[in-house]
Amino acid sequence: MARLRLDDLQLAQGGRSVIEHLDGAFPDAAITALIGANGAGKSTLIQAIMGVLPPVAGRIDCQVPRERRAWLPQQLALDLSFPMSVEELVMTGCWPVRGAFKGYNPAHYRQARTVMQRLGISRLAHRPLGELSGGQRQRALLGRTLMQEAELLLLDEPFANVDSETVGVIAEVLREMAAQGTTIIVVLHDLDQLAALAGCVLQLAGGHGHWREPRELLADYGIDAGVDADSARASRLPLNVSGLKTPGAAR
Ligand SMILES: Nc1ncnc2c1ncn2[C@@H]1O[C@H](COP(=O)(O)OP(=O)(O)OP(=O)(O)O)[C@@H](O)[C@H]1O
Repeated sequence: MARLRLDDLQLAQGGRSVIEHLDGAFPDAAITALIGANGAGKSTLIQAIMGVLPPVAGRIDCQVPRERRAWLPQQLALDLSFPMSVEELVMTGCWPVRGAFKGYNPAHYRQARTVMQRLGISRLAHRPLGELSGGQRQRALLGRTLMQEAELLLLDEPFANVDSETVGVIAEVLREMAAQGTTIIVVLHDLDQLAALAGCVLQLAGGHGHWREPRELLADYGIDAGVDADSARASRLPLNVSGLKTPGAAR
């Protein structure tokens, strides 16, 4: 049985209903794309899964222990001006399991070095976060979740404002994490990334959720994922009503 299941879930923000009667299971060891137009409730659902927004009704059944759940918010929501280096940020991934004030042992430092190497940020280890580019910051934040050995990872638009090399590195790490057993939910607005990453899609619209096969969703946009993957790569802004970048639009 899947480790993360939703049962007749209803969520609200500021007293207004955002999502109603949402059922379903996120597949284990796979990447699910969470899609929908601005305001459809993607962040709301993520907040509820992370346990910071209580449901109005229904329930979220999550078998992953809290210390193994990680959340990578939108970059804009983060204040990274506090004085902390890349290595220090990555090391904080130990906190949920170990506690914030227990200190680190040599094995933790070795693990952090391995994580930074995997993400191509070893040379930035002692650089303050405030001096990083968007892509470098995103790699460091993902490094924190690797250090945490997250079994459930939620990412809110992880590819926004990052360079194409970083997109490739992050996508590769996410695929590896899923292959190793992590349940991953990623908010996406780009059909290219959806085609490349997602094994499953949850589409939010009009207060309801629809579970979709990626191939079926791509077909709605005239893309045959099996035959013409390049056409998915041509899919860019602007956002349409479903919140996805439409095929054939200008880059
Ligand atoms: N703290 C809040 N108080 C009141 N209403 C809120 C709050 N946060 C979100 N909302 C409202 O809840 C609805 C869902 O917002 P949410 O941020 O979940 O959408 P989203 O799909 O993540 O949008 P986006 O793609 O723009 O990030 C919106 O109508 C939004 O205005």
